[in-house]
Amino acid sequence: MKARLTKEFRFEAAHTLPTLPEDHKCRQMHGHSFKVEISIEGKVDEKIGWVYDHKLISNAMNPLLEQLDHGYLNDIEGLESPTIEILAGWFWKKLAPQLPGLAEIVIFETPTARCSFKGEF
Ligand SMILES: Nc1nc2c(c(=O)[nH]1)N=C([C@H](O)[C@H](O)COP(=O)(O)OP(=O)(O)OP(=O)(O)O)CN2
Ligand SMILES: [Zn+2]
Repeated sequence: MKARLTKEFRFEAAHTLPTLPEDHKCRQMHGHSFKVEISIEGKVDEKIGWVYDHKLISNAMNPLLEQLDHGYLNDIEGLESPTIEILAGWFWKKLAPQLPGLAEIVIFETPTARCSFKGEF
C-alpha cells in the first residue's frame, strides 16, 4: 500500500517584492500569515502502519520556521525576492535531503492565494 502524508505549518513574516514596479503595492513592506503544507509519499510499513513518523517532517521544518517566523524574508539568503514560488523552491532545497519521498510543497500567502511545487526546477 502506498500513501501520501501531509503536515501543515504556519509562520508570520514580513516582505517586500523589490523587483516589482515602484507603484505596485507589494513594493511596500507588509506581512502575511503564511501556511505551508508538506507532503511525502511512500510505501506504508506493514508492521507499523505508517509511511514514516510525521514527527520527522516537524523535525526538519522547525529550524526553518524558527528562521522565518517574525522575520523579514528579504534578509534571508535565497529569499531576496520572496514570492511564494521562490519560497516553495527554498523549502524544497532545504527539505528534500532530509525527507525521503518529498512529493509536494504548498505555500499559502493569503487564504485565497497559494503556490504548489513538486520539485521541478
Ligand atoms: N505569483 C505571485 N503573485 C503575487 C505574489 C506571489 O508571491 N506570487 N505575492 C504578492 C504579494 O505578496 C501580495 O502581498 C499578496 O497579497 P494580497 O495583495 O492581499 O493578494 P491579492 O492582491 O491577490 O489580494 P486580492 O484578494 O486579489 O485583493 C502579490 N502577487
Ligand atoms: Zn506579500
